[in-house]
Amino acid sequence: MASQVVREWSGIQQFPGATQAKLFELLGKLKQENVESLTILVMGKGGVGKSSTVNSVIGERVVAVSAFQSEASRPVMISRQRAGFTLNIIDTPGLVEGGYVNDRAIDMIKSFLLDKTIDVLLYVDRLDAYRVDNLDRQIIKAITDSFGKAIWKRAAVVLTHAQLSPPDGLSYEEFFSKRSEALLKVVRLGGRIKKQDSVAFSMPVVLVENSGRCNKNESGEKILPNGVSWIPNMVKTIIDVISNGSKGILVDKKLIEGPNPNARHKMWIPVILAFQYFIVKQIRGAIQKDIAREPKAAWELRDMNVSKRKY
Ligand SMILES: Nc1nc2c(ncn2[C@@H]2O[C@H](COP(=O)(O)OP(=O)(O)OP(=O)(O)O)[C@@H](O)[C@H]2O)c(=O)[nH]1
Repeated sequence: MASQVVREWSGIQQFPGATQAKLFELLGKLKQENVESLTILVMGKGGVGKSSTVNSVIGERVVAVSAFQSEASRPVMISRQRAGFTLNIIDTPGLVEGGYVNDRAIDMIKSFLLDKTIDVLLYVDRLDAYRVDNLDRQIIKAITDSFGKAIWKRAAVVLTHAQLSPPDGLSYEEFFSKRSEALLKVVRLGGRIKKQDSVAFSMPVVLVENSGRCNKNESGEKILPNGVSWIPNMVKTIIDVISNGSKGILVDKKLIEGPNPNARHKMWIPVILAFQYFIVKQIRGAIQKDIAREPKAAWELRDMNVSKRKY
């Protein structure tokens, strides 16, 4: 395959100086750890702000954003290079169609990812949604079935539309924490992650505001209602995820074609059969020995003699 020329990450220059400085510091940290590239997979339902988030982070309008769920969208990878570091972000089509998980979209994403390693999954949803339901769980399950449970160790939840006023009686932090808890619970259930396995609890949740009306601080940085400059904060979170000791997910043919849950324990079948055969043989032998050793009753000996005489 011809190697693709990766464009310079020039969008970084349109960020205010303070944001640029933080981003360069983070890129420097990656360089120190010998991380030369990162591949980030962005997934979620349609219209939640996946493409907008990709554009915000790259600092350019690299993917189309639509107020309506875009039907024709395909997975697309945007690659940018800066100071010897390559950032790959993969935007994907929405995972829901007609109220169900869109299996076609999942298959398309899986084939697109063949032979790539996912360093981080950003699971995107909106902060200003008020409930989670079974469909959310089904989406998480579909992602888990496709890429394995381990993907959640390499994941962060991204909540867009973060510039909101919470409903009466709730502070911003309370609202954020309720929404995050609800989503993390769904990830735990859909991802079949045990409660004692702290992965889902330690999975970071980051806030994003893609709107042009996002508030700014005195340095011109886009900030959240809690004053946090969200772009460097999100990049920092991504770096924390890759530094958590887990491995990136290599999407190879085996991962794409399986896993077949029915085949999961198939390798044990010959062992179990051999064990059963051995045990049955042992029991049968023991019974026969027992019968042979047992003293015969007088009538049995008489019958045996009778039958011997007959032949
Ligand atoms: N206010 C606000 N609007 C946003 C935010 N993120 C996205 N939007 C708007 O939400 C709509 C959908 O955004 P997209 O980025 O296209 O969403 P998507 O998840 O990529 O959608 P699909 O391509 O259909 O899967 C657009 O009108 C965006 O302008 C945000 O953080 N705040």
